[in-house]
Amino acid sequence: MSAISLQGLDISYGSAKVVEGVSFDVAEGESFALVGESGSGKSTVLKAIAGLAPGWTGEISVLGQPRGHRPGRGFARRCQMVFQDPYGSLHPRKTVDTVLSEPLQVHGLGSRDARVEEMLRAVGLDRRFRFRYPHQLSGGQRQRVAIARALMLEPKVMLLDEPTSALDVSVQAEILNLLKRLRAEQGLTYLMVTHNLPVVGFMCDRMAVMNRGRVVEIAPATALHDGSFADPYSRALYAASGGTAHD
Ligand SMILES: Nc1ncnc2c1ncn2[C@@H]1O[C@H](COP(=O)(O)OP(=O)(O)OP(=O)(O)O)[C@@H](O)[C@H]1O
Repeated sequence: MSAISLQGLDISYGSAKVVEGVSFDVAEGESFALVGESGSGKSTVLKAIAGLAPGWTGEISVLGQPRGHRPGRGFARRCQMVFQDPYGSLHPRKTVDTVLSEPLQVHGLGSRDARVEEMLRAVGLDRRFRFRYPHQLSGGQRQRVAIARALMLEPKVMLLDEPTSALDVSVQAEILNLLKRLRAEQGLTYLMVTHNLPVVGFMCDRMAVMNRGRVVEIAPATALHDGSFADPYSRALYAASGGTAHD
């Protein structure tokens, strides 16, 4: 069974079709990247999977369950998304404790105190952060909170939309290391949007290269070592990132 399966996915905003004929499968436990330049439709694919892009046709399945246009309650317990900007995605007047407790409350789950403390520990924040507000945290700490919130319901699949690109360079590596460790510890599957090919080399097993709403190539991350991309657009993207093909 695939963690994520997309078949013939078309996505439109009004009359503008921005994603066309996208099909790929992400295996359980895999870390899979969507790469391509700005505007190629990467984030839109994640949003459609998460139920945040209404105008799509084709098939989307997560952990073997086909999804309609309105994800049911159970969906949040299987699949969660982390956004690029941790400041924008956290409510300014809610404490970390409230942000982390809410998913449990919505789903009627107990042991909130213990679970909040456990997740703070898992993302490397000590207990003094529990009753702070977003403005009292650094960018990296906020993204740790956003990751903890996504993991509160113990999902198996995480959709990561440029999870480090809004952060200072010095903090990016810390968050990538955290995501890598969490995936190993919790057996997570990642589908990650990035325009940063070194991040793919560090974090991912395979990648789909997108250009103007279409997937032009699916390649193993090892293609980043030797530039063994088949499609001319992928090769250009690789060359633009400073890579040199050895073929
Ligand atoms: N809410 C929206 N309404 C209308 N058009 C949109 C909306 N969101 C995105 N688009 C358009 O859809 C296309 C794909 O955008 P998308 O954000 O998916 O690209 P991307 O590859 O993720 O790029 P970026 O890295 O800049 O986020 C772009 O042309 C964009 O302008």
